Amino acid sequence: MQTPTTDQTRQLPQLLEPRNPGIDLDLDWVRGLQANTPAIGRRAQTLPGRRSVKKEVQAAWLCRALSCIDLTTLSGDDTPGRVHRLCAKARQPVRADLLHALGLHGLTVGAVCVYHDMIAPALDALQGSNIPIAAVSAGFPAGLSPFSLRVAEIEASVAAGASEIDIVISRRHVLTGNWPALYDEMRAFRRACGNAHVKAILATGELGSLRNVARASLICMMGGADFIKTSTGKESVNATLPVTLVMLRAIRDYHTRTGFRVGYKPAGGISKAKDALVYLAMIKEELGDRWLRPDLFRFGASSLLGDIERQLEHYVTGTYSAGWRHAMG
Ligand SMILES: O=C[C@H](O)COP(=O)(O)O
Repeated sequence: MQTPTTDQTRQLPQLLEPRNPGIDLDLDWVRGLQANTPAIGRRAQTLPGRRSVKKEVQAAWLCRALSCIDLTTLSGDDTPGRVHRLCAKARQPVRADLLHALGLHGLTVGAVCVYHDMIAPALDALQGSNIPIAAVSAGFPAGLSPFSLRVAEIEASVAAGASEIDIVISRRHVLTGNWPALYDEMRAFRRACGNAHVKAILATGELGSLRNVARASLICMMGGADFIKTSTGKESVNATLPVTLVMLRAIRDYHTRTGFRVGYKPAGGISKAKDALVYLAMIKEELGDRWLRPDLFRFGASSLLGDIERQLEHYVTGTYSAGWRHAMG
């Protein structure tokens, strides 16, 4: 993989990729999906040991990972000041001298991800940067508020300037096997998003089985999701490699059968550069290089960027800086 230049990451995808419009609900396809849990577990366990990248290739992969981060703050004590600081980091995620040494300029994260009330400060702080704002929505994180309010919340966030909406699905529809209800919900959320891209958060840690993860992934894609996302970051189990494998394979099947590419966003608990590299390797193996760009891949992470910056600093200078120097992000 080559080190990305600024605008490879941002312009190319929009030129190439049509949005997934969704398809009619196909219950036979959904019910036919199975997940071989022991085999998935074995594959997920062996991948980290089998794939490693070093030196300049590793630095290039880390820059790619960085360009795919949805830099996130989703705390009850978020303030405009915190969001402004986060956005400053999103605009310049790596120190200028390090970027220069890496031969890069204008590297930014994929998006900034916030609650609805923080869209305005984010818009203000990101002016002129081209960095999209993603808003979590639809009763995030539990998704248990009245349906009409969840739809209204999406519409309000789009009106406020979010160009990406991360919705949570109703886990109960999955747990009770009510696939038509999940499909209708996804369809309605997609409609409410209009031109904003919609990421469907499955909250996989609450879905009970990998087979349910596979089926929920497929339903959300049939309903028109632009991305499927593992977790809110608030469940007790968030992104994992087995779940990733299942979701990537669902994306691959959907692409094979419909021709539409749906993006993938693992989120929650991903805070180490070495873990990010494992995710990239898995995506490269399962889906191919096309998915390793910000229009089809994001990390949902509040604290991954700091470790990536630290590793890049080590690559450039040969020494590690203290973790506290990379506190934000
Ligand atoms: O969608 C993003 C997640 O909420 C971030 O989770 P994290 O704080 O564990 O990185």
